[in-house]
Parts: sequence; C-alpha cells; structure tokens
Amino acid sequence: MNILEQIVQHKRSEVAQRRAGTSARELEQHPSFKRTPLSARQAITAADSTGIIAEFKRKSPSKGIINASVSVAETTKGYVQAGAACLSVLTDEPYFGGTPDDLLAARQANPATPILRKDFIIDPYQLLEAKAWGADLILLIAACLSPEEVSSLSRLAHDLGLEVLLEVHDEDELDRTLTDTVDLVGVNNRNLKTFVTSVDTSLRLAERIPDTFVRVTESGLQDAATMLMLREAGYQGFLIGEAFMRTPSPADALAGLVADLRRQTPSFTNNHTL
Ligand SMILES: O=P(O)(O)OC[C@@H](O)[C@@H](O)c1c[nH]c2ccccc12
Repeated sequence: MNILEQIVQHKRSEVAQRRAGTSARELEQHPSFKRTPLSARQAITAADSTGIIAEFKRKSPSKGIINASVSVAETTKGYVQAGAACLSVLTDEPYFGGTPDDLLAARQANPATPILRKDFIIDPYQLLEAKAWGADLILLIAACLSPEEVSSLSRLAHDLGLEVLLEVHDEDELDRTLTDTVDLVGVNNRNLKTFVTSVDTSLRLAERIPDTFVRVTESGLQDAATMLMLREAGYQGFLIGEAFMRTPSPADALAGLVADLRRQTPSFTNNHTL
C-alpha cells in the first residue's frame, strides 16, 4: 500500500468515528454555517494579488516535523500581512499534525482572507465539517477519488457556497476528473505516492488546463525565479508550505519571497503580462 492509500484508509475510519461523535445536523447548527464564504478565485486573480496560498503545516509524511513551535493564529495573521492572497490549513492530524481547532483559529484570526481546508476529502460529511469550521474552499485530490466522486463532492461543496480546488499530478488524472463544477485546478509537483517533487509537472500540464479554471501550482516552491517562470506558463496561484514553515518565522519568510518577486518584476501582479 502506498502512503496515499494508507492515509485514505485511515481517513475512512476517522470519518466514521467523527460522524458517530457529531451528527451532520449538529454541524449545521454551527454559527459558521450562516457565514458567506469568501472567494479564493477572486482573491488569487485580483489585480494586486501575489497569488500566494500560504500553508500552515506542522509536519508531513515526507519531511517529518517541519515546525512544532509556531502558533497558528500568529503565523496565519503574519502570512496575510506579508501578502498571502489565501491561506491553507491542514486539518489531518495523524500524518500532518493539523486539527480542526487550527482551522477555527485561523478563521478567527483572519476574517477577510479565504481559507482552504487542506485534508483528504472522501466523504460529503467532511464538507459539512469544512463549512462548520469556517473554510471557504476545499481540496479534492484526483488521485484518491473517482470522477463521479469529484463531481458529486464538488456539486455539494458549491451548494454549501464553498469553492473547489481540484488537485492533479498527471495528464491522466486531469483528463479523467476535470469537471466544470471545480473552480481552481492545482497541479501538485509532489507525487503523493512517491514524494518525488518536480516543477516540470506544472510546466507540462499548464496548457492542458482550460483558461476557465484558475491554475495553481503546488509544492516544492521556494524561489521567486521559479514562480515567475510558472507564472509565464499560466499559473496564477502558488501553494507554498514548507519553504515558510521550516523557518522560525514563516511570515517573515513569506515577506522575503514577496520582496524578491517585486525586485525581479516591480509590477508583480496577476494582471500584468511579463
Ligand atoms: O510544503 P510545500 O512543498 O510547499 O507544499 C505545500 C502543499 O502543496 C502540500 O502540502 C500539499 C499539496 N497537496 C497536498 C495534499 C495533501 C497534503 C498536503 C498537500
């Protein structure tokens, strides 16, 4: 069994347990259910946006502990001040050290910034959780879903007012699962089955993603030059975790990257042709 299969197997029992503890009806009573979600699509494509989706990630199966000491509220607030267009908060506990409380805390600290619930979504119940915990956007990973699941989960997410980021890492996943009920398409440079990371994956797939979707490049990003190259290839969103989280002050690391981007292209915005 590869790591992705292990995670998904664990996730099924976790979801069953959670559902036994909190009913769907109880989740729907949460005050967040009345909140109108923010649009990540808009935030990422706005004229003055950096396009950066800054991730809060304590550990990962490929890297082990990345940062066990920084606080989620302080870090995510710092990310936003430093120029993040959107936040990503891991809620998977066993493999990534995230919790629902992390998402709730990030939401409370950042009322005006869209937040992605970063988890392995396999069941409609998790969409209700995402909504209750204050997410604006959910991730669907093509490598662990059938095309039917992608389309039914994305339709349900839309019914809840949540946007959908569909993650793929090869042509086959893209062609198999892309449907017009997703909003953003993320190309994961890291193969979740082998952990091999290469930005060539994003470069290869860019043209295959129709312009109606916001293109997001994910994982292994750390320098301005690579981001500018990916931007020229058509990417508007940049999902970055480790490069920030492995430093003692993730928000300062993001600020440094934004300064580099601006230095290399003084007019670094999404609406400028480079
Ligand atoms: O920390 P990185 O290499 O910057 O990557 C961030 C993000 O892309 C990565 O955490 C990720 C992408 N897709 C996922 C799916 C599940 C868990 C994590 C991920």
